[in-house]
Amino acid sequence: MSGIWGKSIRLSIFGESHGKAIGINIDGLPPGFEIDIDGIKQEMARRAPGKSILSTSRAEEDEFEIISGFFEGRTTGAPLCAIIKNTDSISAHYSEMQAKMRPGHADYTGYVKYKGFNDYRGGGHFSGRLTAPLVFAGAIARQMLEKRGVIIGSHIKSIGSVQDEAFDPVNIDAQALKSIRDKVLPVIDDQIGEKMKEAVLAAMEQADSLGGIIECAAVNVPEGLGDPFFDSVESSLSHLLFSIPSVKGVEFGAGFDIAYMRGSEANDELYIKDGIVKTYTNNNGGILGGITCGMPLVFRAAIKPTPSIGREQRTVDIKGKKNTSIQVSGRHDPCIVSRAVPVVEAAAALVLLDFMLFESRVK
Ligand SMILES: Cc1cc2nc3c(=O)[nH]c(=O)nc-3n(C[C@H](O)[C@H](O)[C@H](O)COP(=O)(O)O)c2cc1C
Ligand SMILES: C=C(O[C@@H]1CC(C(=O)O)=C[C@@H](OP(=O)(O)O)[C@H]1O)C(=O)O
Repeated sequence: MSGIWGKSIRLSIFGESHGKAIGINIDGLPPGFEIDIDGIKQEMARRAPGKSILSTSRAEEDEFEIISGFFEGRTTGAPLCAIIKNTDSISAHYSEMQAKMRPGHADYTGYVKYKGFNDYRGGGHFSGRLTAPLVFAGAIARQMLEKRGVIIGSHIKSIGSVQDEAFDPVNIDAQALKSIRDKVLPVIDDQIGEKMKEAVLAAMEQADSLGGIIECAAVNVPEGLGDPFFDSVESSLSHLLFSIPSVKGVEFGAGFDIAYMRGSEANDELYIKDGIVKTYTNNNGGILGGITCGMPLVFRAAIKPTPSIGREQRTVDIKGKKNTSIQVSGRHDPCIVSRAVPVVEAAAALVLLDFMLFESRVK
């Protein structure tokens, strides 16, 4: 399995959802950075399961233990490794899944790729639980970025057919981005948030699930990060975002809508104010030619509806080699979107930090 990512910082994720623990090794962090442990705990709590009606009822505190690379409150520069123990797994829920492949989950591909030796309990290494270590690493990256003035925040743009307002991609206020983080349901319009909750609960009653879209922005991003080919900011962000289980689409700026515009509408016209080059619009999401232009970075990630649902669906019995059906029981998120918000932000923080450290090392 290739749980390794990054060019300046190197992340290696390990563990399974029903194993002893999950964790992450982060190599390449600069030495001497004072880590705010409470800040990491706050980020972990935003993602942790079992805290709301819209979440799986699996109750994990997601307490982490840093076992290397951290001394007297600061990074040492050596690999920083943290583990998070699994404390509330119920593996009996998965005895049927040894043979019956859940539609929409990774049971079948996991079985094929790892020749049936994969730990299928709770989705094993494929589980959304493995995003807890990513949020841990992202929280450190976020703290390093905030010291340099870069602020990342996001909101739930939609759940099912219920739509929140969109960010104004030109004028995004750093303070507003920070304060939306403190909301239990991070939306711009709280009334819309209530409608989203109702939609999820209604789907739940029908033994079904909902997906949605997360809109994320980063402000005060330095211009000049990224490369035209292969290491463009879009491709690097997409790499990490598509590594998050359940992300099935990523778009930047106007995204797919840009295809319906004319050049005269799509082009972000330039101007200078107080010596700084800006654009009147931001259809390119703060990236041109793979390189940041100094405008807010704006992108969206599409999250699919939770695959494990109580509704009867057709599938196969891989051991008996026959067609069958499945009704998934156990504890599942009726909608993954709200818990994926801090994960998407973590991915953005890690990518931006990776680029910024790279640029400062090559200069
Ligand atoms: C935070 C988070 C929580 C998730 N919770 C569940 C869940 O409770 N039940 C489930 O079937 N899938 C859940 N998923 C999604 C599956 O892990 C994911 O769909 C599966 O690994 C297949 O990968 P793919 O959707 O990227 O193809 C969750 C994902 C994330 C990021
Ligand atoms: C435990 C977490 O989410 C889990 C993600 C998940 C999946 O299939 O992705 C399935 C469920 O696992 P279980 O059946 O063991 O409860 C979720 O609870 C977590 O995010 O920390």
